[in-house]
Amino acid sequence: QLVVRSPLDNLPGPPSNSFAYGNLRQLVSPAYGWGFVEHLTESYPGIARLRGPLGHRLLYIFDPLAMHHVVVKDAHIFETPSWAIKFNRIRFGPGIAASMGGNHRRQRKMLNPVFSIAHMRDMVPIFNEVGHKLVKALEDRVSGQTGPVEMDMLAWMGRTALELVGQAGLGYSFDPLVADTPDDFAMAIKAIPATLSKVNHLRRLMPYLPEAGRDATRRKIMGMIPQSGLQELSRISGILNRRSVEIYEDKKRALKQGDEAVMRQIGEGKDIMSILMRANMLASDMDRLPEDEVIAQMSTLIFAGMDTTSNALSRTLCLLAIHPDAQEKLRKEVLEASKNGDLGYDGLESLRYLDAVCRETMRIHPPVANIFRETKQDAVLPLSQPIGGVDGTTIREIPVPKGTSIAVGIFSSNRNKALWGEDAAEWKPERWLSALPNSIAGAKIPGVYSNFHVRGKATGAKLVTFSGGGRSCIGFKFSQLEMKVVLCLLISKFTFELSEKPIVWNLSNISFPTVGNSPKSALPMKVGLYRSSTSVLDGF
Ligand code: HEM
Repeated sequence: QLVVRSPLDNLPGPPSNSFAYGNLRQLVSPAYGWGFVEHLTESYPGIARLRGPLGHRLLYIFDPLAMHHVVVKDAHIFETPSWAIKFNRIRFGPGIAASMGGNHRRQRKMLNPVFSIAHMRDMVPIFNEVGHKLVKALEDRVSGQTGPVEMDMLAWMGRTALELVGQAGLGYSFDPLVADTPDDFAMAIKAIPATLSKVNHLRRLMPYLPEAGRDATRRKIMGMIPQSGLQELSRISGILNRRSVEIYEDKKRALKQGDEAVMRQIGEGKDIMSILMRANMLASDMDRLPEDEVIAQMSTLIFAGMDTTSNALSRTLCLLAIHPDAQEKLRKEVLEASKNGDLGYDGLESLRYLDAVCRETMRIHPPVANIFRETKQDAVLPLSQPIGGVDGTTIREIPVPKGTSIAVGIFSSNRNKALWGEDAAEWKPERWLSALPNSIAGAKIPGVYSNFHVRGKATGAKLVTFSGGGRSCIGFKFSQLEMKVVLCLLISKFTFELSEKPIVWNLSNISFPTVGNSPKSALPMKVGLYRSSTSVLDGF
């Protein structure tokens, strides 16, 4: 790529200041990554040529039509990079996030119905039950105090998200949310994000690990590499894998014993894994997933579902603290709707301001800022608007050679002023309550997350936050529901304010908050008991 010229060289792009890393370090850097992606959003017309490590070409795209081709239309050409697939395989085993092509489609075919709306409806009571445990835990720490109490809300959201995905995803309780710290196993899972951020830059070396051997052997080899992050990750993945096998065997026994045994399990057989295992037993030989693939879905769900949701919830609480008027408006809506008790699926879906708050947060602060792809063969990317090339010619489509790395700029797409208007970078939930600009409704953004659906198909203004097409986030509805349940329960009981400590949001695979430059993720917030004006008067 250094010696042969390419049509990509005619695309505008920022200079690279490192041969070893190219622009990649800027793109994924926790400290200055935001500045770089903001610069790309503001200065480039939906596409920019970057440099990857060792002079490789890397295309950064947020043009809606180009994204649509990468993520939906030509997804078989723009595949998940092999380093990501191999890394996922070592971490989770041969599950959906570690499969490609026909194998991925086969797994997706079995898993899609498990995440159907009908099943998601059944999850809501489980979400409410876990949410109440969280409320009780916070209440125990706040009540009796003279004022708001400082708490690490990221830690509480992390424990809650783990318990939510544990109970509703696996039918397993990781953490009763009582003690100040969770048990060793939950702690091992919680350590994953920090461990991952230590090895982010090494993921691209995964293809060089030996192909042969079982996943467990490859995990052991990874653990022998003298790098603390990889060793820690190997240890945690091993623990997680062993516990997944135990949970699987337990479920299999219950399913064999019949309905009564299943009903005695956590989640009463309504969790994702129980539904999957039942469907798999009934599937034709051609469709049935082998046991190791079913088991691997468990660690995949935990990894994919925990950190994303906990950081998204933390970000929402943070924004509600910064915007007390929005917090009060949301509380009013929720208290009014939940007068008669917990909200079910339809009740949650009817809360328009809650939906606007979630949607706007997911727009302006997508937890996953970029996703990566790699071309398996030569391709052509059309653009929604022509752009000027470096040589002054007009470019309408871009020939992309085989082996090119692509970064899909979720952050940039969601803040694109050409689509969202001049206030694109401002958090305004109200924008979802009135007509959105025509530019956004008409854009071909690839996304399962839309404000308008016809017969289950996303048709309104779409966000690429959960990606789109055959590799979109399978848990997006699950995640939206659990977030809404937790927010409703928290906001009707507590008030949230920022503490005096400076919070920095770091760009990573999944963005996370820290206090200043501390290496430890945390979100200290002041949590108080909400007393409505009537209940205060009642006390007199
Ligand atoms: C706010 C929360 C979440 C966000 C922003 C999010 C975002 C995403 C994105 C952008 C992808 C595509 C990744 C890529 O193509 O490289 C993805 C994939 C995935 N997500 Fe999520 N996710 C969230 C929550 C969840 C939850 C709660 C679950 C499970 C319960 C989940 C399960 C998955 C799985 C299994 C995949 C891989 C799908 C496949 O490869 O076919 N996610 N997610």
